[in-house]
Order: sequence, then C-alpha cells, then structure tokens
Amino acid sequence: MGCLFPIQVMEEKVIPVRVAIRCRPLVPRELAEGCEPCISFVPGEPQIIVGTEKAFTFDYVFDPATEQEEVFNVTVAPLLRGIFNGYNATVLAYGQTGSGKTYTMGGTYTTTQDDNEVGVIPRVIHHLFNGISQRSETEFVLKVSYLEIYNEEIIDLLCNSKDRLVLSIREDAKEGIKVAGLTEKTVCTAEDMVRCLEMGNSSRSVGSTAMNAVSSRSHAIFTISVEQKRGAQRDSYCCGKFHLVDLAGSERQKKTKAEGDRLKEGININRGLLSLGNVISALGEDSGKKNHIPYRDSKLTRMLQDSLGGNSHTLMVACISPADANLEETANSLRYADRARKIKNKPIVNQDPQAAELLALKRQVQQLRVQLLQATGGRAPEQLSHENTEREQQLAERNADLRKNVDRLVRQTSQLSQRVVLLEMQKEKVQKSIQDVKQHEGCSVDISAFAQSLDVVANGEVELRKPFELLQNLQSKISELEDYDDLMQDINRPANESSEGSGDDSDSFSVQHAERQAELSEELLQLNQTLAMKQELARRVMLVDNTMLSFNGSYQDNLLELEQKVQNLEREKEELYAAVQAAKKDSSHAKISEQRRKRLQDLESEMGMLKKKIVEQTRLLKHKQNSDKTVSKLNDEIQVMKSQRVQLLKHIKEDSDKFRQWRAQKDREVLQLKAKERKRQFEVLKLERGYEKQAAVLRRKTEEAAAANRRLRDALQRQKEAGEKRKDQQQRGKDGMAARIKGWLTNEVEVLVSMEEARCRLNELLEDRKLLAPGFGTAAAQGGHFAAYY
Ligand SMILES: Nc1ncnc2c1ncn2[C@@H]1O[C@H](COP(=O)(O)OP(=O)(O)OP(=O)(O)O)[C@@H](O)[C@H]1O
Repeated sequence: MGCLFPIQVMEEKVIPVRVAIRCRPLVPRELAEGCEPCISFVPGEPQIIVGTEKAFTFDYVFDPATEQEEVFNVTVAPLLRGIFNGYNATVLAYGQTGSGKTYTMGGTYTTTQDDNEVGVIPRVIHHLFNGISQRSETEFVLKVSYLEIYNEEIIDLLCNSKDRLVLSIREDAKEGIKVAGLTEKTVCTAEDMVRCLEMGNSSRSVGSTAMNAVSSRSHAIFTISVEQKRGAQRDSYCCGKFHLVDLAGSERQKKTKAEGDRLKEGININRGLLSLGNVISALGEDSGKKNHIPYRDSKLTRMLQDSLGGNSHTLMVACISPADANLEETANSLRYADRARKIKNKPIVNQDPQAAELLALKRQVQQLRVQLLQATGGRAPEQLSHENTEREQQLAERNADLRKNVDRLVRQTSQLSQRVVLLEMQKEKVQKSIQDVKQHEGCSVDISAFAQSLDVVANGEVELRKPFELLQNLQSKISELEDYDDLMQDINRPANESSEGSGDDSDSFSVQHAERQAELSEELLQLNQTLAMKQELARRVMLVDNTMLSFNGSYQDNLLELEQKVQNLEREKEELYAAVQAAKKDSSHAKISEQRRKRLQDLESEMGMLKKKIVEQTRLLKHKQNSDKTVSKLNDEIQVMKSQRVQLLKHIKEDSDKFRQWRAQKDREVLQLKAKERKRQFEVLKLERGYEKQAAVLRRKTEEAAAANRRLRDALQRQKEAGEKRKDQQQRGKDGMAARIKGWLTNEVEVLVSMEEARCRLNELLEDRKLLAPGFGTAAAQGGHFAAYY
C-alpha cells in the first residue's frame, strides 16, 4: 500500500510556518579575527536585537548557550507527534555559510559523537523508534531516502558512487512531488536508519572556504516516510513524511574567497536560495487572490513545494552568527526568516483513500448489524438472513458506486497530470529554442543603424532596403516567440481545449494511448470489483446453504419420521373413532368412551402441529433448492467474467505492446529528425556566417561609397566655385585665360572621376545586394519556419 493520496478526514486547518532563530557562539576563527558579538536577546521573550536598534520577534529564539537537546525538544518533538498521526513535517535549516546549520541538523553525525552535540536528525531517529516501541498495536513500515541538490543536479546519497545517476523530479497525481529512481531504503531498526544517515553524510559534497573549513556545498534532504496500519485487520492506514533539510549557506565571494569549482558551487547555492526567497515572498504576499508561486524556478523549491504553502507542518531554523563582521548577513537572514513566518500551510492526514472508505463502510455495516439486532429483538440470524442479504447487497452496491467514483477521480487526475507533463515538455522545448534563437549572432546585429548608414547612398533606392526590412521582420518574429512563453504558462487548460489547438500527432497519440489504457484499466477494475462481489455473494449463499445442509439431513429424517407419526396417529384415530362409535351404543362403556374422545382430540391437535411442521420443512427444502440454483448461476457468471478478464488483460497487453512498438518507431524517427535538424542548423549557421561576412563587406563598401559621394559633392562644389571665379576674372582681361582654362579643366576632370567612382560603388552595391538577397530569404524563411513550428 504505497498510496499517499491525502484525503480530507477533518476540516483543513491553516497553520503558519514556524520559525526558530538559533545563534551559535563565536567560533575560534572569529575570535582570532577580533570579532565582537552584535546580537542581544530579550530574556523570556522570543525576541532578538541586531546591532542596537533592529528588533525581530519569532516563534522561538535560542541564544548561543542553548543546547542541542533543548532546540530539539522545543521545536522538533511536536512535529514528530504529528508524524504518528499521519501528517507530513519538514524542518528546514537556513542561514549564512558557517552559521551552524549542519551542526544543528546533525549533518556530520557519527555514532562516536558526544551525546550533547548530537543534532536534530539523529534525535528524530531515536525518538521515532521510541514512539514505535510504545505503539505495539500498530504495524509500521519505515523508509528512508537521502539526496542532495548539488549545482542544480539531484544526487542520490544512498547508492554507491559508481551507480550514482543524476535524478529528475516528477509530479505524480497520487504521491505529489517525487524523485524518479531515488533509493528508498526500508529500515527496521534505529541502527539501520542511522547507518543510512552516516552513509549519506559521508557522501555529501563538502568543501573548504575562508568562512568554513567544512562547508556543505549542496542542499541536503533526508526523508523518513512512516507508514502505519492499525486495527485488528490492519485496515486503518496512514502515512506521514518527515523531510529534514540542511540547506547550503548563503555566501559572498568576497568573504569566502571562493574560486573555480567553489565559486561555481557558491553561485548555484545563492541561485537556489534566491528562488527559495522568491517562493517565500510570493507565499507571504497577502494579495487577496491566488498569485503565481515560482516553485519551478529551481530544483530546491520544487522539492520543497509541499513544505512551503502545502501539506506539511513546517519549521524553519534560521542559524545566525553573532559576530559583528557578519552583521549585514545576519540581518538579511532574519529578514528572510521573518518573511517565512507569513507562509500558511494546510496540513492534512495522509490516508489511503480506499482503505479509509473500506473502514467507513465496515463501520457502517457494523452499525447496521447492531441496529438490525436491536430492531428484531435479537432474533436468530437465519431468520434474518433474507433481510441481511438485502442490506448487504445495498451496501455492496453503494460500496461499488463509491469505488467507481474514487477510481474515476483518480483516473481524471492522472490524465490531467499526464497533460501537464506533456505541456511542460512542450514549454521546455519552446523555451530552449527561444534561448537558442536569442543567442544567435544574427539577433545582435543593429539593423536600423545599418540601414541608416545605407540611406546615405541609397537614398530613394527602395529595393536596397528590402533585405534589411526582412531581417528586421525576422528579429521581431523572434521577440514574438518570446511572448509565446507567457501563453505556455497557462498549462491548466482543460484537456479538451488544449487538444483542440495542438497539432502534434505524436503527443496526441501518446495521450490517446494513455486514455485508452486508463479506460481499459477502469474496465478491468470494474470487472474485478463485480467479480469480487459475485464471489462474495456466492460464498455467502454457500455458507447459508452449508448451514442448512447440516440441518437438512436431520430435516429429511424428521420429515419421514413425522410422516410416519402422522400415519400412525391417523390409524390410531380411526381405531379410536370406531371404538368411540361402538362405546356410544353401550352405556356401560360411557367413561371409557369419554376418555377415548379426549384422546381423539389430543391426537387431532398433535396431528395438526405435525402437519404444520411438515409444511415448514418442505418450505425450507424448496428454499435450499432455490439457493442451489442461484449458486450454480453465480458460478456460471463468475466463469464468464473470469474469461472476460483474461480477454481484457490480453487486450491491455496487446495495446501496450503496440504502443511500445509505436514509441520505438517514433524514437527512431525523432533521432533521424534530430540528425536532420542538426544538419539544417549547421547549414543555417554556415549561411549566416556567409551573410555576416557579406554584410561586413557591404558595410565597408557602403562606407567607401559614402566617401566617394562626399568627394563628388566636394568636386561639384569646387566646380561651382570655379564657374563663379571664371565669371569674375572674365572682367579682368585675357591675361589669366590660359590659367583659368587649366583650372576649369582640372575641376571638370575631378568631377568626372568622382562621378565615375560613385557610379562604380553603386554598381558594386547593387551586385552585392543581389548576392545577399537569397541569404536574407533563407533567414526570413527560417523565421517563418520557427513561427510555424511553434
Ligand atoms: N550552536 C553551536 N555551538 C557550538 N559550535 C557551533 C554551533 N553551531 C555551529 N557551530 C560550529 O560552527 C562551525 C560551522 O558550523 P556548520 O558547519 O554547521 O555551519 P553551516 O551553516 O552548516 O555552514 P555551511 O553552510 O558552510 O555548510 C562548526 O565548526 C560548528 O561546530
């Protein structure tokens, strides 16, 4: 029974995330650096003052002298009690690097550790098993998993390092957030569980920074799942999950002096914590309407989705350093923790819905039985069997209806979550393509600036601008694609709506297959239920029959005996009657005759009773024959249904095989398409590189043309000035004629040369445009292709 589907067995209570602040003592490094404490505490109040003025109030505040045991007893022990009642719980250690998170959680625990130093997780294990030993009437199944999120990758800490794979998160309709392939070890003793903790602790990613010699470089989540079965028939089931989270510490590169891998880790740690901060802020906002919570921004926030604003009792332990050198980080941690207090969770008991329903029905049956006995004054069951059967049938029908409803709802939920997964896959594809396209060099070209420089030469040349307009269109298409991302946010559309718009055959086939499988499974489920009902009915009828059978032998003997008795009595009666008649004639025999008459009356009443008994026995025998018929009819029906079930299973298997083949074929096609796509992308890249080169040449030529244009303008200007000069000098005589003609000729030649040069440049530009146009066409088609694809 692995189903953790939480059903509401009581009114949902809103419980805020509780926040505890734990301030550690100054560590030797801080003392050596001459740091002074900058935190003060208000005695008897959960208040803390940073520096001299800023005061914060939390649910619990622990000063540096507080021992590990007190922290556990005050904050974590109540959560453990909730786990025994089937609730989920989370403890989250947050804080700056080196502030004492791992120390508080017990993330470096080994069995040799001093008892006073033992942190939260080993204490949880110890108290959990203590609690179990006090609940002998309950059957427990305990499972443990331990993972870390290192550089945005999920790593299983409970499997050998050589088998370690990068895991991914899945959202399951029944079980919520799940890590596919994560090791879940079933443990029976506290020692087993401690061994898992030690194994995971030794595998955690740890590194040395200037702030902490053994700094955790990952977020670690230790999860204990506690399944419980109670009651004489173990039919009351619930399951609570306890997440114990040691977050990596927020850090500043300046202080940690991290470089290389450490720096990369630090960036990822801060990124995860930032997403967590965003989720906390969004959850804390009291906007009155349901706002978007960015759980999907990081693996950490997805993993903690249920613990923040979901189905869990959650405690955040914010660890801080008292050193004045860390004042700013401490104030930030307190602000972060203060925001977390605004988060409201709705924890509910996690029960197996079918077990809960069964239990409720059993209770109902029990109650009805009691009522029935009371109503009939405690008559024997065989007298009530008929009424009981009717009631049981009604209950069985109701039970079947309820089961049908539950199955339908579960199926709907699983279909919806399948759709969500598909849509998310699409969304990721789109986002990736948008990123690819955005990162492409072609998008960084400043088209308008380029077009302006071209205007200098091609003023009025409409044709020359066309390629630039095409490129501009392409860029705007790409930005339109970004808007599509927003559209994809709306993934909660009903299934039929979204399938209308989707043209993806492959996905729709997968969905159809999933739907078909769900239908077949439902059919199978119904068949199984009806079969179980019929078998139960046949069993009950046979039970009644067997009881009757034991009576039957004696009934038949009785019947014969009774018939014999009746005959004897008849005979005796006739004799007596004859004697009475004879005695009537003889008055001396009056007394004897009176005695005989009395005897005759007795015999008649005895005979009447015996006849009644015979009628009753005959009725019982008839009833037995009827129920024999019913049993054989039921058995026939059961046989038919069994063969139907075999057929159905065969059908499901065939359908699955077909789907597997289809999937394999599709996968092959996808691989081929991917190869083609890679080739196409390479060609596009080649084309665009060529285009880049040509654009550079074009730019250079445009500049040359502009220079030639300028020179032409200058020459024309000089020509104009020379003409005016000439007019001027004509009045001054013929002496300077030769010099004037020479000057005029020089100018004319310059103008002609410049004009020729400008014409050449223009021709070159036109030629270049011709060559570039196909390149623009391909790029524009690419844009169109992307738009059509998405
Ligand atoms: N309450 C405390 N009492 C005594 N020493 C403490 C306490 N809390 C932390 N320390 C010491 O402070 C140092 C840093 O603690 P720890 O490694 O737990 O920090 P952290 O927050 O987990 O750091 P990181 O985020 O870098 O992993 C350790 O040497 C630890 O023993």
